[in-house]
Amino acid sequence: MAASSSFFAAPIPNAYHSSSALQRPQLCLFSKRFSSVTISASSKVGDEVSASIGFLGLGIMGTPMATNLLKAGCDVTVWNRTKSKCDPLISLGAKYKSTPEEVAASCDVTFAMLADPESAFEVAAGPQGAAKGMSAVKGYVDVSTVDAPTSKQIGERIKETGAMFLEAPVSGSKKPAEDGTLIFLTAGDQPLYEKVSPLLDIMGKSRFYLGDVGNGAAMKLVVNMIMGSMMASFSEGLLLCEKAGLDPSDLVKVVSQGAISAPMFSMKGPAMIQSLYPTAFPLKHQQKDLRLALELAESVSQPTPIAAAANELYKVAKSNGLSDQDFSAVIEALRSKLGHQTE
Ligand SMILES: NC(=O)C1=CN([C@@H]2O[C@H](COP(=O)(O)OP(=O)(O)OC[C@H]3O[C@@H](n4cnc5c(N)ncnc54)[C@H](OP(=O)(O)O)[C@@H]3O)[C@@H](O)[C@H]2O)C=CC1
Ligand SMILES: O=CC(=O)O
Repeated sequence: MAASSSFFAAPIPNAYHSSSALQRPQLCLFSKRFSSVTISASSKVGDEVSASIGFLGLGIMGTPMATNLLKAGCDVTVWNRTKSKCDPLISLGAKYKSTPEEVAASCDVTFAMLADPESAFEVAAGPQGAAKGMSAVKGYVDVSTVDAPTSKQIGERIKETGAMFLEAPVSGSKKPAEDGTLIFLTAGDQPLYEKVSPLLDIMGKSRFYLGDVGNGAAMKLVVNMIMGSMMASFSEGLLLCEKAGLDPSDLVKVVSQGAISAPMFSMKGPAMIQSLYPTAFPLKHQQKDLRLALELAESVSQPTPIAAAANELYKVAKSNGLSDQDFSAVIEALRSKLGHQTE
């Protein structure tokens, strides 16, 4: 890899890094001639990185993340199972390869943003998976939301090739992905974390380094377990308002003023009242995250009755055809008779 050795050697000063507006990473130079980018990041001002970047998985999240890398001038090669989703990126200057293996073989660092543990493993370690194209001095960064055991398996397959591995699931939805304000929850090879930090800073506003592989995955599941329960509780509140003769719009305003305010309630509440669920975070993924969080809780004997109840609601919503709607559509599981059904 054409990265300077100092890029791998620097210690991590803090587990948490936040990019303020003044500190946002800036692309200083893009040289097509040398097929490289020079990136100056907040934490490593002046460092130069030359890297070709692979991006596997161009769904709701992968597309804007890869787009931001391209717009910052990075040399990006893309792959997606459904090839047509690569076209907008190709029109912005991305290269295309027809398998994850070929992407990994042609890039220094490859990011993957896949739907679930099964697809993340398949793309990383399947017959034409990225591991087949990896070798020493390359890196693989899995930003999908998966469980810790799957992440460890992916990490093992990648590291068998001599390459480095970082798990880096993100908190933040479609809009933060578009705005480059995601929160990265990383764990794994520290030198790779250092290497890709300027790239994470293009796609996100903050990053945490949490140690061994599995810790980032677990932290992401805890966060999304809380989020799923919050949305289910908020849904109950909106419907209780309606039944009690109160205006649910007033609830959204009241909640926004106090200690339980959350951007999610203000952003999604008005649409939920109109039964509109434009998809930012698909409901099927929220249910997947609750299921995986419950497995995590089980593995450490931690009771999570609120999350277990919320999970049942998301399952009802899924079985009623709402998988691809936004996760706020879970409110539909509480309307009328739906709440009494199970999968
Ligand atoms: N949306 C959100 O707000 C957030 C999502 N996440 C997490 O990020 C990940 C991606 O989410 P998102 O972009 O919303 O999901 P999407 O459903 O929009 O995209 C999923 C991606 O995975 C690919 N994929 C699915 N199954 C397979 C398979 N068997 N083999 C190869 N590729 C496959 C899809 O390819 P194809 O196009 O061919 O279907 C697509 O590229 C998930 O783990 C999710 O939990 C994390 C934070 C926020
Ligand atoms: O995983 C979803 C998110 O909004 O974060």
